[in-house]
Amino acid sequence: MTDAIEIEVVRLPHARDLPLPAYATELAAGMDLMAAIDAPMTLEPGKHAMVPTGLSFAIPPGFEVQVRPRSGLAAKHGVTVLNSPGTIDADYRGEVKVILINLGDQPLVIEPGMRIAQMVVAPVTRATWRESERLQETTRGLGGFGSTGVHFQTG
Ligand SMILES: O=c1ccn([C@H]2C[C@H](O)[C@@H](COP(=O)(O)OP(=O)(O)OP(=O)(O)O)O2)c(=O)[nH]1
Ligand SMILES: [Mg+2]
Repeated sequence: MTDAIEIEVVRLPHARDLPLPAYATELAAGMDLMAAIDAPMTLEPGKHAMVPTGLSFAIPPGFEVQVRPRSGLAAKHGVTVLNSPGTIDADYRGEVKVILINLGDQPLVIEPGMRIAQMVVAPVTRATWRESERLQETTRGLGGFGSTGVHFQTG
């Protein structure tokens, strides 16, 4: 595990009575993000919603925060992060919001402070382009989208 980095965070007024996200276990990869809402909101089957976290970050250059689903919400309720993994850019200063979608068949009531997603801090490598007319050929070549089949390869 790489050394922790410090992220400056502002707790917006509607998140003032919520704790900051924290790692739930010694080696947890993510910290859960909480719903900074003042009343329960119901996510109906098939619907999606932006849920505010009440947090704004100044992520150090060279890093991002990924917004990922919690497996418990997915397994028990069919609820996931629609744009998973959501990308919080290092230069974003707005409120971090979570876009949840209910792919289950029952409504999910999101309570104030409910842990609705998780954030994982990750290093970012950016790219510059070197444009050419033709790329070096490879064995895979144009193969994609299932080109290697679905069953495991024997010996
Ligand atoms: O789950 C998410 C995804 C994004 N954002 C915020 C932070 C991020 O830095 C900004 C832009 O995200 P993204 O690049 O995914 O959105 P876009 O549709 O490309 O918008 P933009 O043109 O503003 O980049 O929106 C969130 O709060 N939650
Ligand atoms: Mg973008």
